[in-house]
Amino acid sequence: MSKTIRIGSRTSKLAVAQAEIVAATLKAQFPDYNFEIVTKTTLGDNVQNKALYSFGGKSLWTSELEELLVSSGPESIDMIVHSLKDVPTTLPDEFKIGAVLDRADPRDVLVVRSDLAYKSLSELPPDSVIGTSSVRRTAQLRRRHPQFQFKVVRGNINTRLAKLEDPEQGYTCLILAAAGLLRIDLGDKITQYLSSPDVLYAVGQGALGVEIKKDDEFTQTLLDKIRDIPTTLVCTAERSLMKKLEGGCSVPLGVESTISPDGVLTIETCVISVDGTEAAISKLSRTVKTEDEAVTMGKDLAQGLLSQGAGTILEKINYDKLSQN
Ligand SMILES: NCc1[nH]cc(CCC(=O)O)c1CC(=O)O
Repeated sequence: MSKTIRIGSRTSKLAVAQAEIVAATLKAQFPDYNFEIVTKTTLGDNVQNKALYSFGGKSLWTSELEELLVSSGPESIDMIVHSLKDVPTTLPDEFKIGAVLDRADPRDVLVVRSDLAYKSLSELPPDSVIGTSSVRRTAQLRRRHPQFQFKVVRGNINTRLAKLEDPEQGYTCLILAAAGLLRIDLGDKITQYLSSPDVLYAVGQGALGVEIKKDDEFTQTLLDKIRDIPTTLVCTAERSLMKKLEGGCSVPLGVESTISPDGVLTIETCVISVDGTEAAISKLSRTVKTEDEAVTMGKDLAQGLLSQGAGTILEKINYDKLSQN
């Protein structure tokens, strides 16, 4: 019987679609192996109103799957597929990101309620209600479009879209990641793609990250065949930038990155105050060939943001977060 590799995933439609991408990519390289997807509900799927990135010191989205990664029982798995943007910059000591795969469209998009004819942010009436729970999205939009209202919306993509279409809820539109919609065949919901200077996307958005045990050399050799090197360099720089700014709290950081075929990496990044009035913006362009160079570029971008006042903006955001809890 041929060897079976077990791929862990959360249960949402998007998570399973992403695990299937990794399974298919691996199968193309290793046709003699079987790849099986194992789904598991995580605390994050059930708790929808807590701080989204951490709960009792553990990652809300990954702990249950990480338990299967270290387990030696019949339930054990070999890897976990994540949206890279949901993976904390610091993982528990026994795990690592074994590979980052090719990135889908990383941009955020506008999804307007289907019975409304508006095609873009600039067409929306002034009192429009924008559904998002992301500080990054809200702060950037408030800066450019102070006339809009913002209302929190939670749940997975399908839940959010259902809330948008329910007139009782009062949303005019949502801001979502293009990649999530495209991967579950809901690209036709997209009304407008957003980019700088309206909305810069989240670190790692659109890329898939595969988590494995640090000492699992076998699975690492499989992943070495499917990693995308340019995406790895871009996302390494973005994650280094975020890590440098974090100090234990998630930060509402926007990025927009491109890498040319000859390795010139360009990253624009911003941190905006929640009310949209203060902004720190930094942009760098340099040749990056190694992960170490990507890490350095991320740190330099963080330094650029800090010299623009990002530290004060972030302190204020973290203070507000603490006083809400
Ligand atoms: N916050 C949840 C989340 N995590 C990853 C994606 C989309 C896929 C991706 O960004 O890779 C989404 C939905 C969204 O933000 O619209």
